[in-house]
Amino acid sequence: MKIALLGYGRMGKEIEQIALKRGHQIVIKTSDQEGYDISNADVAIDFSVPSAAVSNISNCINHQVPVISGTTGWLEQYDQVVSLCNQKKGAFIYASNFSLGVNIFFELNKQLAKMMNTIEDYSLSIEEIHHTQKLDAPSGTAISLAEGIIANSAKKKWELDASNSDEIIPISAKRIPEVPGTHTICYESDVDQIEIKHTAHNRKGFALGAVVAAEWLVGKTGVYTMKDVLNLG
Ligand SMILES: NC(=O)C1=CN([C@@H]2O[C@H](COP(=O)(O)OP(=O)(O)OC[C@H]3O[C@@H](n4cnc5c(N)ncnc54)[C@H](OP(=O)(O)O)[C@@H]3O)[C@@H](O)[C@H]2O)C=CC1
Ligand SMILES: O=C(O)C1=N[C@H](C(=O)O)C[C@H](O)C1
Repeated sequence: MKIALLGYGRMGKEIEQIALKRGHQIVIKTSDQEGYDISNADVAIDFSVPSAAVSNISNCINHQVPVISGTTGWLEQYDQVVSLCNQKKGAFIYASNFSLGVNIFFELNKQLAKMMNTIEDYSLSIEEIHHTQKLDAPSGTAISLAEGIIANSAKKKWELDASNSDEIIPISAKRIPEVPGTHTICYESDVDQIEIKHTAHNRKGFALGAVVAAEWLVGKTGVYTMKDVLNLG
């Protein structure tokens, strides 16, 4: 496949290595919106910055190029992108986290939320830790985890640095040099603690997931998620 990398930072470079190993060609690598013709690509992979994601994705959809986006921090415009994709009969996948491990963790989190829903003794919190260059907080993955709990419990919303309440899931975001991404869900009672945690050791899992998603999306139309790609039921 001829791949366009929209965003050639930490993730763009990691994706390039994996894509080349899997026999793909990188035809565009860009860190701005100027001077490239997206129609030269079979598929585009956007790992850029929150302020550029919507314009990068829309450009691909408008040129009938299937597009994968892993950029976080722009989701208030997700519905707008989905409408454009449906209107243009394009192909699009967004995932806050492309790694297989985190996508399994998402499902585990939903199951645990269902089990804990009727039990009143525990207070719930989410913690995410990332490197100090990260632009957005909380992480997209932490938001997906909170949404998974909201869909399966009486919780109504998440809030950064909130105190615990019946309706609110507090998320804390820590920034520590070099941490690729650690997410913890914690249910705490007076007598014990139940914790599930995913720790990324490096960025290879995110990058492999994005390339696998790109391979999967080519030839399809519609809006999909990693659950579709990984067939997680
Ligand atoms: N979904 C997932 O699995 C994962 C998602 N992410 C997310 O991916 C995004 C990128 O992460 P990361 O690679 O670490 O960040 P980096 O800052 O290393 O890379 C971002 C790149 O985007 C470039 N850029 C800026 N504006 C544009 C534009 N208009 N078009 C194309 N590229 C542009 C930047 O260029 P310059 O430096 O010149 O400004 C930079 O090279 C973040 O939102 C992060 O949260 C990260 C890991 C996994
Ligand atoms: O910025 C990062 O690095 C990461 N961002 C994603 C997020 O916001 O969840 C995924 C991963 O945790 C790394």
